[in-house]
Parts: sequence; C-alpha cells; structure tokens
Amino acid sequence: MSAFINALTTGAFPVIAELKPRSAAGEELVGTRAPADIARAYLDAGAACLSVVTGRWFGGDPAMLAEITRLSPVPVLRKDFLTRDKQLVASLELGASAVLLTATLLPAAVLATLVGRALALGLTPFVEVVDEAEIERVPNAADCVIAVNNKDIRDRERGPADLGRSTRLLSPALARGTRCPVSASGIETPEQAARLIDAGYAGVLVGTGLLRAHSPAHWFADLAAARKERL
Ligand SMILES: O=P(O)(O)OC[C@@H](O)[C@@H](O)c1c[nH]c2ccccc12
Repeated sequence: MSAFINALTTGAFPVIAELKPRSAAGEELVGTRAPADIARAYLDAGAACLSVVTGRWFGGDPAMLAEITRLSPVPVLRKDFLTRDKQLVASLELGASAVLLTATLLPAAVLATLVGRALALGLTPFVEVVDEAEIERVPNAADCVIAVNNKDIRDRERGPADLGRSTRLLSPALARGTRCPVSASGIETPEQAARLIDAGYAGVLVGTGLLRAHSPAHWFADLAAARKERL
C-alpha cells in the first residue's frame, strides 16, 4: 500500500489538510500568514496528510510545495492541473507523495498513461472525478485514491458545492476497486466531514474550511466530537 493511502487510512484523523493561498474566485485564504506555520498547525492538529496547491489560479507555486514537503513528516499531495509526464517527475523531485490527476480534463488514454507513470515513479495517483462515467475511466483503481470533487472545476470551482455528489458516487467508486475513496472540496464544517467519513469515505480533503477556521486544532476536535455523537 502506498505511504499516502496508508497514512490516510491509519491516522487519527482521516483528513488531507490543504494549503491554498487563495480561492479560484480570488479570495485571500492564507493572507499574511506563513505557509509553513499553517502546515505546522495542521500537523499539530493531527492531519493524516497535507495537500499543497501549486496552480497559479490559486496563487500557488512549486516552491511552496518544496518548502512544505521538507518540513512535513506526513505524505503531501500536489494539487495542480497536471497533464504531462515531466510534471510528475518534477512533483517527485519537489517531495510530493501523491499527484492530482483530473479526470474531467484528461482524455481516457492520457489518464491511463499518467496513472501508470505515477505508479511507476512511486507516486499515488489522486484521481479527481465528478460523475460515474469518469469513475469508469480510472485505471488501476486499487492503487489510486478516487476523489469525488463536490465542486465543478469546469466553472473554476466558482459554483456552490454539492456534497450530495459524494453520497451518490461512493458506491460506484468502491465498486471500481479503490480502497481509498475521498470526498474533496466544499467541506466547510467538521459535522459535514464527520458525516462523509461515517458514510464510508476513507478520507476528506479540506482547504477553505480549515484555512478560514480560527484554529485547525479546534476544527479537528469538533470533528472528533461530531463523530462520537453519531455513534
Ligand atoms: O477549499 P476547498 O473547497 O476545501 O477545496 C479543496 C480542494 O478540493 C480544491 O482546492 C481543489 C479541487 N480540485 C483542485 C484542482 C486544483 C487546485 C485545487 C483544487
């Protein structure tokens, strides 16, 4: 099992905590804070994995990824619209353990090639999907994270999130063979995260919700409390 999937499925909190300088709509999320300080706060709170957005739309850059992977003892996902083999090699050199592959943007043959290349490099493919047809196109699903994106990247994620999409697509994702279904985007509250994890998601990816929270530690404590309440 890959280090990324192992960390997510065995950690105290099955949360991939994301660093994203700003939203696609241009809202500042990191502001004057140092990204390294935010990453340390995520780690102290108990995040199983980190995610760093390197795409320019979101104010990110590869140097920030390198800075975070240097300090992080947990696996780090590189979030960007990766389309080429050499970007996978660069991600590995920057210290990433997992790479985003966006099914919506990649023709089936290209997705298959990139998943194969990522696995050959020892990177965990984090394949983002928005519908059943895309799930059907995920190759080697047993070795991939299948991440259901609750927002739509076709409108640059400006529209509202539909967490119901995660509810609808959990069974098809598991049927495809992934051991690690993840719900991503638009998860604002610990209660929403608790509901998705208790429904059967191996993890949730949270950016904006954690970046806006006063304290990641409180957000995680509230997640633990919400899960207990639901037992
Ligand atoms: O901030 P949110 O709503 O919690 O979403 C995080 C993450 O899913 C989102 O940043 C994202 C989803 N797909 C992407 C592709 C590239 C960059 C970023 C993303």
